[in-house]
Amino acid sequence: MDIDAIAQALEAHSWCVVPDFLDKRLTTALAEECRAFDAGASLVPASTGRGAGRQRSALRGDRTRWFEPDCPTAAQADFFSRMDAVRVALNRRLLLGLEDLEAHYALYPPGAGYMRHLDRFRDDDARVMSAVAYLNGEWHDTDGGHLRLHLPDGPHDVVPRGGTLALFLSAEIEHEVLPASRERLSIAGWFRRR
Ligand SMILES: O=C(O)CCC(=O)C(=O)O
Ligand SMILES: [Fe+2]
Repeated sequence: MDIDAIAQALEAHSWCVVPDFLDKRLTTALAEECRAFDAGASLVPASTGRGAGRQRSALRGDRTRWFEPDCPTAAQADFFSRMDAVRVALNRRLLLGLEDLEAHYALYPPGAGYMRHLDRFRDDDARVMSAVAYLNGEWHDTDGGHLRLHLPDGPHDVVPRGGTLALFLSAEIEHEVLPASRERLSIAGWFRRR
């Protein structure tokens, strides 16, 4: 699926799933980096909300680490440049005015999930498009860990197979992460406008 086809699908449906968006080499490099951060205890239990409303969350069980856009690792720089091509295509076709991408690694231990939610903060509409890339290698339906999108015509489950990218409008599509029977790695990102 090329980048214009992605923009076209998003224009039509507000969501899109792209298998093999990241090649195997980059997926593996990012997964290794995520695991190394976790081994060095630099992934931290995720919280929800912002500012004074920020709290360690019962809604989600992942550990995360934000990317630092000013000093990305080589794998992160590669990822950002792939994502920037998507950003430019979305702006061209959908006139979304997306300016940047914030992103974090996320590691869900077995049994962890993220309850149904929207990705937009109540007090801030900067997040426009959610983008989740999976770093898991092969994945079987029976492993669980699906991203469940709650669409107008019913739920749609996305298998978090390595290299897959899921995109959806942050303010529109409620979603949840179902618990998996094995460790589940991803990069969760948000294209933002000012
Ligand atoms: O990992 C996923 O499939 C989705 C994660 C998510 O919904 C989030 O971090 O807001
Ligand atoms: Fe989310």
